Amino acid sequence: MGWWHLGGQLRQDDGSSKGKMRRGGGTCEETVGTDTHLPKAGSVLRTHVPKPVCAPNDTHVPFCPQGQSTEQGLQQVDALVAGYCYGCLWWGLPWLPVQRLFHPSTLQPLLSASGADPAVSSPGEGLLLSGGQHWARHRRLLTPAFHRDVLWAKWGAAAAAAAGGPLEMEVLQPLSLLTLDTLQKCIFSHENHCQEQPSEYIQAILELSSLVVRHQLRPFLHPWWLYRLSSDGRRFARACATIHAFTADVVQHWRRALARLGHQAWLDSHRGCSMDFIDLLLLTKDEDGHTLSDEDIAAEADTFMFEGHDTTASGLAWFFYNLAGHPEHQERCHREVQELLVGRDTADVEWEDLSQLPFTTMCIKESLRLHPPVTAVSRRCTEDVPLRDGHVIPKGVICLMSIYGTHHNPELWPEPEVFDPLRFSPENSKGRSPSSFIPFSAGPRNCIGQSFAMAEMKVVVALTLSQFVLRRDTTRPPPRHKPELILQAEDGIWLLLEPLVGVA
Ligand code: HEM
Repeated sequence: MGWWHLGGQLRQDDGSSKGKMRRGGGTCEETVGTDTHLPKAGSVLRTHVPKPVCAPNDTHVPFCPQGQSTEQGLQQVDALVAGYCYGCLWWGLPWLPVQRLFHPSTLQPLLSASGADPAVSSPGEGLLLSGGQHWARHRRLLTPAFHRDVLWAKWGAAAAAAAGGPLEMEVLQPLSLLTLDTLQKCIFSHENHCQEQPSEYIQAILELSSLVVRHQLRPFLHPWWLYRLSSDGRRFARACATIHAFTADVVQHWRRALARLGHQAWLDSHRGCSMDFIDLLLLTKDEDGHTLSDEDIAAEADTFMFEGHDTTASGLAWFFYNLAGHPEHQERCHREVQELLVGRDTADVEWEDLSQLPFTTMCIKESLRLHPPVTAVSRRCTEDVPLRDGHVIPKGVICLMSIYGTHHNPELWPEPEVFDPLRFSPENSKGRSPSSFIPFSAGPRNCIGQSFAMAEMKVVVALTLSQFVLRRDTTRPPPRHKPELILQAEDGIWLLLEPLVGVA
């Protein structure tokens, strides 16, 4: 049976079709799509004879409890990848085929599709949930807000707070507050100090994150009309109202300030210092001179708060866990950080310093490979998608682009379970397909906050390693993965933080 056989829909491409994809999820469908380049090259998929994993007489993986948000679920992905190195068809439900993809050659046509599907989406939706022209325009307008100059300036204090915890600590939760604090400062110019006392707004974001996960796990509550009636649904509505009220207030505050001062005086008042995200959104104009509405600005700001905190916190927490288990790599990172910070105040990390941490950056990348915060992203094909070997993913099929599976694919990463930062050395990276490493996804619909996230991680890591040695707590069992919306750990990630000798 063919690898791409899908309920009789396996098709050989005649080389003329174009691919468009639509992102599915919740009540909003996100669209991505444009031409995918046409596959002509040899038989990439056909050469692979998949071994059956769940079904002895079938190359398809039948309906089985894969996709569980548990450690076991991820182990099953490892087993699938070992058997089907390009991907496999998986039955999410007996009537719902899902194409799981694990390899650059199958991921590339989907990743490179653009997000400009002509389908409409409503104003007031953030980037993540929007599609069509709305998404394309906002993505264009927002990209400068993530320019590196905007990111810096405000993080030192927040990062230092992460290093001030007790010696034995669960790191996921404080890191989540740290990333929220950082985002709130960078997005809203808002000093909240939520690490000491979470505000109502921060509580609401945290509540929303856990409610979204719970909602995902309860299919019977998926219809929104039903969910709204449930107690979770009512809590969801209350949390949304709190968040929207806060954001609308901040946007209006700055809008009034801008109107009072005027554009030029506003720009002058920011000369010499970095602008906040919200400043940029207020000032930004497209080529026709149109600005973003308050509703749009609020939606984007909320999206960044929501998207940017748990992802970065997960990346950091697993990084610390990996480093704690590899003292030899940690030692090298310590040396790098100490050389960088020698003779200065530890809180004083400059933007230019971030490129002076090559080994630490390799360790961060290796940790994002081994423990990608977002384990998969999905796309629904709105047109047939031709693959390089001539096979076609038919229109309408949902594809699960498995970031975890790709990062654990032994065809791409020998001994994938081993933490080896040298995989990312310049010489070892030569010739590797960029789509083998996709923690931030890739293509036009990739993560807009990735340089923000990488820079934030480097700062937090540098400041933490300048003060502490990290050790695993051997009295505790290893953390069990909990791959919900974001890769978490069942009982958190516990580490010992030992102050470095000579550091006050
Ligand atoms: C380690 C940290 C992060 C990881 C691993 C990560 C990962 C991702 C991934 C995989 C996607 C693609 C989702 C999809 O295609 O369905 C994405 C999209 C996105 N991310 Fe991130 N992210 C991180 C941090 C951030 C931060 C800090 C922000 C904002 C401050 C952010 C904002 C966004 C937004 C707005 C999108 C949607 C982009 C679009 O659809 O055009 N992310 N992220």
